[in-house]
Amino acid sequence: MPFLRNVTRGRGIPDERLEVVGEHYYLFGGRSPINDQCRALIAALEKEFADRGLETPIYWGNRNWEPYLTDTLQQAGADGHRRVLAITTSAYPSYSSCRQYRENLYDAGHDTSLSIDRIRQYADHPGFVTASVDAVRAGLAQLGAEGHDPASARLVYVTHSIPSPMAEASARATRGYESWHRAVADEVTRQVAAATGVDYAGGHDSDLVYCSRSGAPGQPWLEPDINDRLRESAADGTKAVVVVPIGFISDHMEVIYDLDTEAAETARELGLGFARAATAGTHPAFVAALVDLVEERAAIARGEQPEQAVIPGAEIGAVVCPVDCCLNLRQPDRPALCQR
Ligand SMILES: CC1=C(CCC(=O)O)c2cc3nc(cc4[nH]c(cc5[nH]c(cc1n2)c(C)c5CCC(=O)O)c(CCC(=O)O)c4C)C(CCC(=O)O)=C3C
Ligand SMILES: [Fe+2]
Repeated sequence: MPFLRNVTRGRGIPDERLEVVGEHYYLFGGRSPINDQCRALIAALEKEFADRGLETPIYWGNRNWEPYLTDTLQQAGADGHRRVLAITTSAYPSYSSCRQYRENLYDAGHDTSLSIDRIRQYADHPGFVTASVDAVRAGLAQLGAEGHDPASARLVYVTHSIPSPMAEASARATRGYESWHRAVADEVTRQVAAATGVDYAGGHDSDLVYCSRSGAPGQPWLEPDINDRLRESAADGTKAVVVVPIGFISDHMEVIYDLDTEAAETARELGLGFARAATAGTHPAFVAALVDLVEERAAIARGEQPEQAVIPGAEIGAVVCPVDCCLNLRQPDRPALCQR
């Protein structure tokens, strides 16, 4: 509960909702998997830094639990560092996935003399897509091993639902939360089709659905919910699905509870074959992509114009966000870093 209160501070989420969410954590030992995921990612990044001869140390700070970002930045300053480059564990534009991190960097950095930059929004980097393509192929293989026909499975891409006004605000200065997810989903589908020879899109848009809605029932949030879509798919004659959590970079609680527990149960009730594709986690292509993004940002800071890898037709995320990027609709004047 103290962690959940930190996450939702000032956002009017009632305690009853937090108690329900707390029960999800109790199913997994009463703690989030996220710190272990961060430790594993940092170890993989350290190895990739070492392999490339980069001697820059990596620090780790959380927004809502220990180790807190404020303490981490104090420590970095005390250790004699002057410049910090933030790698956020969130890949898309939207208030919750972009500006909120930049606000927290402002708050945590503001009594230090550190200068703080951030890598660009990166979901449409080819390395992130490669990780999802491999994960979908493994999911299809799993369905095959369980006696389903992988060629007739449906790919269901899933991300965190957000309030509709937040989604609209994300589309002012970028193509927006939904559009970024569609670009990633379409490219994953295209590459899976190229690798397997099966046209999983069949001329349709990728199936993009949402999980983890919270907020009052009357408020509009992005839909459809994954469970509703599974029911519709079963009714349409789908026999098996690969659920692809492109909205998350690792197996957070939303993935292990909302997908692996809840959506998997819905699929079981419907008699649908169900495979959950892995998140990017420490996939080598993803780890290499993050280090490429670090090197890219450093080159930009030196005044160079590095090549910026992106999937075909997608938007290159901002390293310095426009001032109206992913607006905070509740507190529009709250200061944030990495913007102009
Ligand atoms: C877009 C997005 C991401 C993905 C981008 C990113 O990764 O940043 C994300 C990640 C995460 N969200 C997390 C946890 C929670 N998010 C909540 C609530 C909310 N999330 C929202 C959005 C997002 N959230 C929103 C619009 C709310 C409503 C309240 C508010 O506007 O603040 C609540 C309150 C209870 C509830 O309402 O469910 C909890 C506990 C954890 C940790 C999980 C773990 O412990 O493994 C992670 C990684
Ligand atoms: Fe969240």
